[in-house]
Amino acid sequence: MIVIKELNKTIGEKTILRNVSLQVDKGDTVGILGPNGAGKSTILKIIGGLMKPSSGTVKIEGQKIKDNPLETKKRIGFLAHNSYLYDHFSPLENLKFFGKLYNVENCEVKAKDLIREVGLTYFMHEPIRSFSRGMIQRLAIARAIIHDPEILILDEPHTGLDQHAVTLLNNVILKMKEKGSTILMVTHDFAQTVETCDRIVIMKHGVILDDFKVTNPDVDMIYEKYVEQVG
Ligand SMILES: Nc1ncnc2c1ncn2[C@@H]1O[C@H](COP(=O)(O)OP(=O)(O)OP(=O)(O)O)[C@@H](O)[C@H]1O
Repeated sequence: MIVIKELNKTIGEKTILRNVSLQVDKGDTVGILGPNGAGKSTILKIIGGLMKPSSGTVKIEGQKIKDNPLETKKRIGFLAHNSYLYDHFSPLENLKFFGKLYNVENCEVKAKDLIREVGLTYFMHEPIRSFSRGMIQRLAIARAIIHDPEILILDEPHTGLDQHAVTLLNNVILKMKEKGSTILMVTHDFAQTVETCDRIVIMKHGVILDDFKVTNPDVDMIYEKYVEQVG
C-alpha cells in the first residue's frame, strides 16, 4: 500500500503540489490525468524517490523511502521520460545490466523473454542508438519491469507510440496487473487510461480534484466528467 500524506512541493517561488493526500492499495491500477503543469510527473517522482517533497510523507508498506532507500526502490519499477538506457548497448545488454543491478535470477532468460514480449527479438543484439522512439519506449518498459516490481510507475508511457506499440505496451501493463502489481500511470490519453486502469485521479494546479473507480464501464460519462474538470 502507498500512503501519501499532505504532500507539498515548492521549487523557488513556484508551488507545484498543494497538500496532496492519496492512498493506493496493493493491486490498484490508478491513472492520473490532468492538464500540463498539474503536478502529475512531480507526484510520481516523489513516490519513486527521485525527488524530495518540501513537506509531507510517502510511505510504501509503512516505510518511508529515506529510511531504507535501496530496499524500497527495489520494489518499484519506474518508466520516466528519460529511458535510462545505454545507447551503445543492445537490448539484451541493457536488460542484463539492469537485471544484474537488481540481482535478478536467471537474468539472461528473463531478459530474452521480455525482449520477445515487447516485440524486439529481431533487434536483440543491435546497439539501440539507431532505434526509433517507439522501440526505445518498448525496451524502457522491459527495463522497468525486469525485477518484477510490486509497484509500477509509468510517466506518459503511450506518448509517441504507434498503435502496434500501444497494444504491446497495454498487454505488458495488463500482465503486470494480473500478477498483482500496483500501477500508477500518468497520461494524457484518456482512452488508454480507461483500458488499463481501475481508478482515475484527476489533478489540476497541484491538487487532486477528483478520484473515482472505473467499475462501471460507462466511458462516455467518465469522459464528460474528465473534460468538465480538466477543460
Ligand atoms: N525542477 C523544476 N523546476 C522548476 N519548475 C518545475 C520543475 N519541475 C517541474 N516544474 C514545474 O512544475 C509544474 C508541474 O510540473 P509536472 O511536470 O509535475 O507537471 P505535469 O502535470 O506532469 O505536466 P506535463 O503534462 O506538462 O508533464 C510545471 O509548471 C513545471 O514547469
